[in-house]
Amino acid sequence: MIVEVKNLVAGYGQRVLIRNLSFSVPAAAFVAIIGHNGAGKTTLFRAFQNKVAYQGQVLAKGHDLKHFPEASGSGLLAYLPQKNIVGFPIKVQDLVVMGLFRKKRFFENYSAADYALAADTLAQLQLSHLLDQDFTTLSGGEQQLVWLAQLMLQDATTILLDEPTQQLDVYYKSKVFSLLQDWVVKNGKTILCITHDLQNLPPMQGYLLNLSKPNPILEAITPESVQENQTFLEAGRQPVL
Ligand SMILES: Nc1ncnc2c1ncn2[C@@H]1O[C@H](COP(=O)(O)OP(=O)(O)OP(=O)(O)O)[C@@H](O)[C@H]1O
Repeated sequence: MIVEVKNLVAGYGQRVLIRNLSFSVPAAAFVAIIGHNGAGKTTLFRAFQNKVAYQGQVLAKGHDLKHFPEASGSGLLAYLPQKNIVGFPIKVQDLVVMGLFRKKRFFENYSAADYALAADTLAQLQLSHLLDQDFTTLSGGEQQLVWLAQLMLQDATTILLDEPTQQLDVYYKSKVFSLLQDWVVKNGKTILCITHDLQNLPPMQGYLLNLSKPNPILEAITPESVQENQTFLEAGRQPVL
């Protein structure tokens, strides 16, 4: 199993957001995590990273993540948060090349070959013109794409993306989704992707998990299942307890 969530119960204080969630992803796959604002999508990712107290088990390739602090350093798990702020000037290529941190010893410099790899990744996202630019001067959407490039270089087995297309224009939204599909099919990655962009899901192969449903399960992505979930979400949300 690449990912297994068993009887997960998580929340904050008295407020339970995830009630007895179980699902498993047996082979490399794309999984869209959907649901209303506040449904617990990011909380699910926090459980993967041991950043929220929970009951049950979260496993990646058989490792119980509660007892595997090196999940990120070992390349098992990579995470792209919704907001990632950089408070100092840094060139885009210098930020992207840091995705190779696992392959470096402490204080080891990045080589010309590392920078070539970073440039190649940026080219795949049609961002070569930003290589030398100061990251902090980029637009929100450009910054989001640069983080994605860095994440591609991390080369982890399972990748958690929290709304990676939130600030992107319509062209880049569909480009990024098709890139994610490529990561799964060509590179064997498993991608859990929180998204509100349901309109981009029908061409995807994979699953969706709607955390607003009373008993969320993995549903195969088809035009019909996306439509059914869209209608479900449009019908309203449960009152917050
Ligand atoms: N540290 C915390 N302490 C208390 N409540 C929290 C904490 N973090 C999040 N919450 C609450 O838990 C609920 C779920 O948050 P979460 O971020 O998981 O939602 P989400 O499904 O990712 O929502 P969105 O689509 O808006 O990003 C929210 O109502 C939020 O206010």
